[in-house]
Amino acid sequence: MAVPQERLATGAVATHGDTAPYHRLLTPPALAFLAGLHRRFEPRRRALLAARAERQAAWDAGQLPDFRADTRAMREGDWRVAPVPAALRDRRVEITGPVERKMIINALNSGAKVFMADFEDSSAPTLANQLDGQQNLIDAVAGTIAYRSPDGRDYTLGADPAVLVVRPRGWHLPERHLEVDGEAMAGALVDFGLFAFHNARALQARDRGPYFYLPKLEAMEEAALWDGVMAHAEAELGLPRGCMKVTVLIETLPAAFQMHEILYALRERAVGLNCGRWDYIFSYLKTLRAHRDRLLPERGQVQMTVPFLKAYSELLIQTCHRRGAFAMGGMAAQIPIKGDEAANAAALEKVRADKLREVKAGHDGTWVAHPALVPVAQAVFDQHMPGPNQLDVLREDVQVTREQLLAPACGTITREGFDNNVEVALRYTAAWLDGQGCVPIHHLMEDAATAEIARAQLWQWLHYAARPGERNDCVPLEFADGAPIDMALFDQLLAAHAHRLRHSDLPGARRADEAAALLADLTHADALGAFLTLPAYDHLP
Ligand SMILES: CC(=O)SCCNC(=O)CCNC(=O)[C@H](O)C(C)(C)COP(=O)(O)OP(=O)(O)OC[C@H]1O[C@@H](n2cnc3c(N)ncnc32)[C@H](O)[C@@H]1OP(=O)(O)O
Ligand SMILES: O=CC(=O)O
Ligand SMILES: [Mg+2]
Repeated sequence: MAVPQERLATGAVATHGDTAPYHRLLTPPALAFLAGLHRRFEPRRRALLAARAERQAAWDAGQLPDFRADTRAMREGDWRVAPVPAALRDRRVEITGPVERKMIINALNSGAKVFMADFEDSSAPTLANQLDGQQNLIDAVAGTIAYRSPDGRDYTLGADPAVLVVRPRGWHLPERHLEVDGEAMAGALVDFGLFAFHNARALQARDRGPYFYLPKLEAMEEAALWDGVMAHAEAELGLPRGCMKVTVLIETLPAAFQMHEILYALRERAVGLNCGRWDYIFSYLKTLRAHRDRLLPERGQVQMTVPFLKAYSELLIQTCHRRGAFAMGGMAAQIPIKGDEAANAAALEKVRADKLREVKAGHDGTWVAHPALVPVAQAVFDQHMPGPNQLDVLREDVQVTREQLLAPACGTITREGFDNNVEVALRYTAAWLDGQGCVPIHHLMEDAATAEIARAQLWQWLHYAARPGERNDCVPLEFADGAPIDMALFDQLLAAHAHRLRHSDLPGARRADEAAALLADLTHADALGAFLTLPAYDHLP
């Protein structure tokens, strides 16, 4: 029986939208738990978001990120994170994916060591997606999850499922369907809170966590906030302190300057850091948006081998291994290509090369986006990492400087690269508005992070190209044939792609015009918006 709205409102949390199907999830005790998280931690979350804006204002005024003077002792001191639990000591291949029922089962059965269930980059946070996802995970933790596809195929869990790790939303996103004292809750606290409330005890009893991936952190204080949230949750749920373990994505440029500090803030529960390369590229663009000498060339030219990305990944490995934490690699965007053997072999080869670079650099494991890529990544790690991890590879040879982390990557902008950014930004946004947080476009996985790169680059190229008299020889702001990069071209391509999408059967076709209007606003705006998903969230059901 559905819990009536009024009861929820007078109990702990007021709900909006059709929450009736979720009465087993949004029970009064679960809502009271969420309300406790909100009341205790929301003021700090807001203060930390305001601190982000202050730092960005300084960078916009000409300063550049740097290592912190006030935390030198943490960087130089001799300390290690708490021991890594047995279930996470071999993480050579981790599959990621949205919290959709069939995909959860496929991911858990994929042969990967870990499945990262994603409420974040690959999820469009509609009420239904987030709450169905929670219900699916309850069933997965119970081992009872099952699914029958429309064509009659049955899915159940196999004998040796992957270890579950859950990624809640980042600190910036609200969840307007759940309100405490008239304030929207943080998406992060809703995702974390519901999962922990319903599953933490069962997972802890099996020595399986609960385990989390933490996205988009920008400072050690944000890591400390997560530590406080988890310590509080452990106490409330009667769990041993420190049983909730976390792997932090280093996927913002500011966080790359605070890797030791972030591990230190979470040292009772941190088991590793991960190179979230796509958001990291986006964050490089956003953080340095006022610095004309640090534009980036088109997306295809910003590979992990360019100096600023190589420096960041090596610093991550060195930092982690000095502290006894895992240094996880990231996501290659290629996915299998059906019906074209040669193209498929070429895509798989790119994934293989990426994983080979990672394992040789000292990473302890990596991410794949699709079950067919598990054996590809596993073969590379099995061959080059005979033990369960390579924590003993200390990379003391690595000397990464501030300049290396900030070094611009030179290259070009081609018409194809510009057009691809317009197409990807539009098609992804439209799919997201239609409830799909991850889609294949031209045989690449596109999610919130990759789409952010596309739309941030468009803004940067167009706004800088419009300023006459300023040059950037590292990334020339014109096409190779000398044709201009300008808003007229952007508007024309956006209209053409919206027209094509509207008349297709591709994901998001029916939201093409809304997505185009949103992108036009973001791209014409005087300032580069912090997140595409913030204005887009107002359009979600
Ligand atoms: C930047 C970052 O944050 S990266 C992390 C976030 N991104 C992700 O996690 C990407 C996850 N990947 C995906 O969502 C999908 O692979 C896509 C959208 C890229 C492609 O999906 P599709 O076009 O459906 O792939 P495809 O048709 O080849 O799928 C074949 C089968 O594999 C399954 N599958 C594909 N990807 C996954 C996955 N990541 N996890 C579990 N199952 C998967 C499909 O459900 C399908 O199952 P079925 O045969 O039982 O019907
Ligand atoms: O979350 C991962 C990323 O690359 O972004
Ligand atoms: Mg990311």
